[in-house]
Amino acid sequence: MTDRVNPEVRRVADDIDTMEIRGAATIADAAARALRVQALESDASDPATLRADLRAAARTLVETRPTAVSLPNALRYVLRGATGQTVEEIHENVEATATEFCARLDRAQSDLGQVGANRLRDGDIIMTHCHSTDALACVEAAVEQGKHIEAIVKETRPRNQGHITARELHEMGVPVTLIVDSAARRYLNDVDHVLVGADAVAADGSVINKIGTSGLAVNARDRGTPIMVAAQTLKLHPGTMTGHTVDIEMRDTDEVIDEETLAELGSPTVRNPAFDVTPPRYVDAIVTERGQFPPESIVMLMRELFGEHTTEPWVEPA
Ligand SMILES: O=C(COP(=O)(O)O)[C@H](O)[C@H](O)COP(=O)(O)O
Repeated sequence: MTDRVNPEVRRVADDIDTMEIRGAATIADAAARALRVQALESDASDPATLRADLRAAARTLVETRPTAVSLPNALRYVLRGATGQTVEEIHENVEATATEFCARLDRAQSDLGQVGANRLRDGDIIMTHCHSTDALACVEAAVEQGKHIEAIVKETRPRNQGHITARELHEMGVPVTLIVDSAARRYLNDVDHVLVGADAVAADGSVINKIGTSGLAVNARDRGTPIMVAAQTLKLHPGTMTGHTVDIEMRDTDEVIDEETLAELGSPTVRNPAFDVTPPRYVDAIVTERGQFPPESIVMLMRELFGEHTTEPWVEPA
């Protein structure tokens, strides 16, 4: 059987897998655009083949990284738009839906930024972990409101996404102090807010984000520092309403240590989980484009947005 998944879809899937494309919102945006390419460049001559091609493309994309729910949420949104009686109609509808999705994503992030900025006061110092475009949207909006914000940025081993955060904050004019992850507790006394993003938010208000977030949150609570999670509603995990748990991605050993050094150590087992789960009791507010919520009440918003059921349109109907 010939491979009907567009090479551009394979390239995007590969880039998500290797983290050339990373961060939950950016992954969602790239996946929606890739589905649009699959539809527009398809040579399918009938609607059934085109829909099967789109499902295959979506499956290729969804299998790359398991934790960021924005990825299946984006694919579901675009595939639901693949309506029409003819190939041409489906092309047009997928194109329009993917374009609408990307525009909504941008708008949600800037609306969320305004909500989050209201929690930040002039002169506040934030501590960040990893790199989150939703979290940085809050800082950017606060800076645009004329507030002076400073940041303590955790480097975020093993991939050092804190470097991206440091650069982007610097570009916004925010003074940055970069620290190693293990220095976080030492500096929490100087901090007014811990500000992080999310890859997924579960129905009970648990926040799934870059490994190290939960330890940071526990330490912050111990020090009385509020923890703010910036997560547009695309990060809400509908499956958790019916009891599904969120898969935590395990990544390769070579992100942590090279082979030679590992051998010198006697080849110990290396574990490299990419994310962890912060229980809702350590989170003060989840900031979304629909307002800010205590984590325990996020399920109300999820019911409103998703209803009780969600299906996976990339699975072929039985
Ligand atoms: O944990 C990460 C990224 O992990 P990775 O680098 O492994 O993808 C980010 O905090 C969230 O994805 C939110 O990002 P955004 O707010 O940009 O969606």
